Amino acid sequence: MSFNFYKYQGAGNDFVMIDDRNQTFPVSEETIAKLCNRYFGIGGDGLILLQNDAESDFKMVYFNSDGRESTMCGNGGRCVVRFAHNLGLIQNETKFHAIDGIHEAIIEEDKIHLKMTDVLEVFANMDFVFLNTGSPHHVEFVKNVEKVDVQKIGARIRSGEPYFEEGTNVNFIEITGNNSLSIRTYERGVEGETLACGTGVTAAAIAAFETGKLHENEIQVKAVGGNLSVKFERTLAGHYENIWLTGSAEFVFKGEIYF
Ligand SMILES: N[C@H](CCC[C@H](N)C(=O)O)C(=O)O
Repeated sequence: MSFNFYKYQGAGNDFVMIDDRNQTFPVSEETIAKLCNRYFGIGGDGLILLQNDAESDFKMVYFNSDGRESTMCGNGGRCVVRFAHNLGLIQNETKFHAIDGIHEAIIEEDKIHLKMTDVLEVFANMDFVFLNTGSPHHVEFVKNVEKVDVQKIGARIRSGEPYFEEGTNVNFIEITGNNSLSIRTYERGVEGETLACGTGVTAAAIAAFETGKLHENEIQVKAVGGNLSVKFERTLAGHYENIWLTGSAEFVFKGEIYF
């Protein structure tokens, strides 16, 4: 069996993309894990199926590189919008269906703006912030983000109390200015550091605002693989709405895979 695939990346978070509008892709944990494997397959932090959808322009189905279907992927969402645009399915605006609901997006030449789901609850204590931006995120503030042992500390937090098997993504952030921060992320389901994590970048910006470390509602975020920006509105009830994640999302190569 063979399938055409496309490789996309957003700020270095990379994805195997499949045009599955005919819904013939053989979904299995083993197959997807192999396709995402950087030695035995194509390589990627995740795999995304673009499928037809009755209520929107298309549907995005996201799998982590461990082969298991996951929650929302912000960089993957921006990449699937670029993919749909390159396939000629959409013009410069779109609404598509993902696991956490309908997302709007705006396509520009060099960047994609993706509207993220509302955040209705932000838990914060002295040590960390926890919130769900379409995927669960544990956020810690550090002095020097380059020096953090993301693999070791991230893995421990990801599986430790209170997250356990279901787990969480783990973000380490350093405030770098009045409206800027740097981030490194340990991603659940990749089980390692990725060069960027879109829902993590979104969580970091909101966590910095919620804890009073930043006071602007448009924040520049420097991830290892590239720069992203997040803007949002905080309501009087403490909800975060009208959240937009912006950054590049690029086609890298296409091919045919036999398996
Ligand atoms: N690994 C994440 C999903 C992908 C998140 C990340 N790639 C993003 O851009 O949001 C999880 O299992 O919660």
